[in-house]
Amino acid sequence: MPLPERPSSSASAAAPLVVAVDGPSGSGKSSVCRAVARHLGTAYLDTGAMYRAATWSCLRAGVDLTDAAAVAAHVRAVVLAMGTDPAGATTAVGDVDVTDAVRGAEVTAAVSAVASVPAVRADLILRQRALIDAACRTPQPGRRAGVVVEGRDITTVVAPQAPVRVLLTAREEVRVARRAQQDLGTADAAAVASVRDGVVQRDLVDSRTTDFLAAADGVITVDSSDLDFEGTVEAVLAVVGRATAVAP
Ligand SMILES: Nc1ncnc2c1ncn2[C@@H]1O[C@H](COP(=O)(O)OP(=O)(O)O)[C@@H](O)[C@H]1O
Ligand SMILES: Nc1ccn([C@H]2C[C@H](O)[C@@H](COP(=O)(O)OP(=O)(O)O)O2)c(=O)n1
Repeated sequence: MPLPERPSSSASAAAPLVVAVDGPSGSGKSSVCRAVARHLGTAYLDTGAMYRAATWSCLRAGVDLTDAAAVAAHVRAVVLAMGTDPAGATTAVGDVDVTDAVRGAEVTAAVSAVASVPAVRADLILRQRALIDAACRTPQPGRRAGVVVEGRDITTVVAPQAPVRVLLTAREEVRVARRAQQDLGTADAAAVASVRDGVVQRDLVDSRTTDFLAAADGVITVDSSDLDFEGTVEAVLAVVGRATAVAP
């Protein structure tokens, strides 16, 4: 069933809405959160793209990724611009559009090292909070105040006070098959084998930095393993609806 866009005429009247979503690789965070934001009429923020952009910049500058101080100093000076329109979210480093480049294999292989540097996290978390604040205070024309923001530590660290907090998850074999289909256009055995490490190993490494495998207190788990894409969007919207329902 196609999900309607939220009418923009009532957009400005609504209170700011922050929907925080965490989850492992391939659980559907980016695609589902984009659709949820479109439906709600809010902005959309992909915090993983921020870590990826920081990594892209380190790689381009030849920064030694094993030198945490050098990585943190480089990232501190990176000018990041996040476009938060869910219909076409963009990422720029300075005046270079890196929206597509940050999805490449080189960045994917290196991003966990950059994201594990505490000073990098402190820096990007401040920027993420500022972007969330801006989406709540000064929404784009026709948009509802608020944001659907996704990553690994949004429900626990970046926006633990968000009125809606979701852990989006799915069984490992389902997530690996989705990534194979997305990256290689097929989820046959060879494709699944070739992407498995990129999903499972990265989650293992990332889970030493952030806790996105279990729902923190008050965080609602949505397991998308046996749901199709639209069913998952509806399940997240149902959580939003319950969390924001006005008591009679
Ligand atoms: N519930 C679902 N059912 C089927 N495919 C899905 C579902 N959720 C997401 N996908 C697809 O799986 C792939 C990975 O989703 P993505 O949003 O990139 O995940 P994440 O951001 O968590 O890594 C995408 O191609 C997406 O369209
Ligand atoms: N809030 C966040 C978001 C992402 N990260 C890290 C962990 C991930 O390996 C990278 C890239 O995140 P991204 O959400 O783009 O990863 P996917 O490939 O979509 O699973 O950034 C993080 O440490 N904290």
